[in-house]
Amino acid sequence: MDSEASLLLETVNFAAEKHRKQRRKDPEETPYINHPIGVARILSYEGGVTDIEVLQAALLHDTVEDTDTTPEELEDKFGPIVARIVQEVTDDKSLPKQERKRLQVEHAPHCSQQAKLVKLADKLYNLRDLNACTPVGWSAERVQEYFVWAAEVVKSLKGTNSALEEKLEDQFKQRGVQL
Ligand SMILES: Nc1nc2c(ncn2[C@@H]2O[C@H](COP(=O)(O)OP(=O)(O)O)[C@@H](OP(=O)(O)OP(=O)(O)O)[C@H]2O)c(=O)[nH]1
Ligand SMILES: [Mn+2]
Repeated sequence: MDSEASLLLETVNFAAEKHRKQRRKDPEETPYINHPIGVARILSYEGGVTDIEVLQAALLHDTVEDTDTTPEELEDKFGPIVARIVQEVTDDKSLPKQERKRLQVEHAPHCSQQAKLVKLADKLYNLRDLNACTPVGWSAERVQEYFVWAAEVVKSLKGTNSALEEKLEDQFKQRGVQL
């Protein structure tokens, strides 16, 4: 088997073990791992991305933020580039939520191209999810606020990948949010 396929299997297996106890916030409690797999699949299948390190970072993108995974662990196992991309898309959970959200908008333009790709695909997945069903406990206002905030982040990522940006625009249109 080709070594990139084998590396992707190693990476998806690592992410699945790390996220094994987590569920999405939808009423069906979908396994959390569906999200990172879906983000990597958006990059490959819809964004035409072939950079293996970007696809690995997509699979791992929520491990440091949402599990006991450390940046050192990622660096040891997957190397400095993958670890750095994941770090770039990791929110500091010790900060208040409003501050975390503000920092995403502020930091987006300064991220590497690789991190920008992961951020675009992450937002596309989450917006499609929101257009498909509302997370448990979210009001319609909270959903709309997420769209408005995500549009600010995506505006800061303009010029990264036109296919993904067009698909994001479709999602915003459904909510009457202008990019
Ligand atoms: N739309 C949707 N999102 C869900 C669901 N289950 C879990 N999430 C996650 O919730 C996060 C968005 O919810 P928020 O309330 O804004 O953020 P928070 O969890 O970090 O506090 C996303 O995190 P993230 O991937 O880290 O991205 P980001 O939004 O923080 O950039 C998303 O992956 C679901 O069923 N639908
Ligand atoms: Mn995510």
